[in-house]
Amino acid sequence: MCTSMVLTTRDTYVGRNLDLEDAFGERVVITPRAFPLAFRRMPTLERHQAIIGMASVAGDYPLYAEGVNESGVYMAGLNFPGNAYYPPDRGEEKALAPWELIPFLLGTCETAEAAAEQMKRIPLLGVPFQPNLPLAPLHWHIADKHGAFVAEPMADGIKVYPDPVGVLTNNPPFPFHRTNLVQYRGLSAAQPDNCLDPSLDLPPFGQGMGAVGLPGDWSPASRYVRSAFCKRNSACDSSEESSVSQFFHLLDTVAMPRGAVRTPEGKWDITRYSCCINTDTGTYYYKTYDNCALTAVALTEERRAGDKLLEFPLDTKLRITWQEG
Ligand SMILES: C[C@H](CCC(=O)NCCS(=O)(=O)O)[C@H]1CC[C@H]2[C@@H]3[C@H](O)C[C@@H]4C[C@H](O)CC[C@]4(C)[C@H]3C[C@H](O)[C@]12C
Repeated sequence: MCTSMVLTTRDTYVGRNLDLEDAFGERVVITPRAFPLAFRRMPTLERHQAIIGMASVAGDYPLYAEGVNESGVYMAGLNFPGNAYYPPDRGEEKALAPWELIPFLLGTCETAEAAAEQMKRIPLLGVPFQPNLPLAPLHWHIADKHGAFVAEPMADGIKVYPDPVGVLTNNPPFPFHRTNLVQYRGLSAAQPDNCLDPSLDLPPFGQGMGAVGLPGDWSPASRYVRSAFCKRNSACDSSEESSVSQFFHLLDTVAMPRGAVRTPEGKWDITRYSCCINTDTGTYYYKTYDNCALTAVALTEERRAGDKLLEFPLDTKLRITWQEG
């Protein structure tokens, strides 16, 4: 399971938790402007916007889990098993395989709205990258500083929804999560009034009682509500440090510690990495399950301008700073 989020302070920050039982070869990958991006049914993009994100690289191709482009457009794939539907190859002239969406849309779109429009127009192509890399059942979070969208490839067509909450998790389809929020409309960061029986003396016995009933488990529906609540009530300074720190705190509220979520195969779902990307600068901050210190990769002009993929293996070693007196 995964959780994706958008937060605007002075700049706009986007990112996600990637929760999975096994690694998928993930590393930070920059696709520079002049790296030729080839597609099965679309012309090769010889030049395009540079992209930074987390990807595995197969056959010199960036298979992104999420990324941001130079215009500050973000796109993340999140698991959508049992609902994601990719039509078989019907010989369309123009189509995009699911693993081509992030490179193509981030390579070409200057706004999230434009990317969402393209999602509606370009048919999907249910063809795997390689026979040994089966198609991942996904839905997508698309965002920039102006707004967010959710795109869900369903059996009866691709659905694109505006996302005023700025949060996405996994199943069920997006309309469920919006309706489900209604059940939590009474929750508040402030202390609750005694609506039960004002004639009874029921003083709060601690802080945080306005959110009693906020679901604490790791199911997608509960993570959705919890991250929506924490994001809505988020308070931090507008500085880069305060915003980035706050973004990771928000992701931490829905992160999976090893042992809490066991898959049917008897493996542990854990938050392998959490990331936060400043859409204005393209700086990619991340932490991993074992290294909770932040590591950052800058999208410098020199890195944008190249023609070869740049790979940054994850720094997974925790270094503890020992204080001397
Ligand atoms: C597993 C990731 C989604 C996170 C998530 O929701 N996990 C839930 C796991 S579980 O249901 O709870 O078991 C997804 C997001 C993007 C996916 C990757 C991207 O789509 C890019 C390629 C696509 C290839 O078809 C498969 C490998 C892959 C590299 C994908 C591996 C994996 O499916 C990723 C990393």
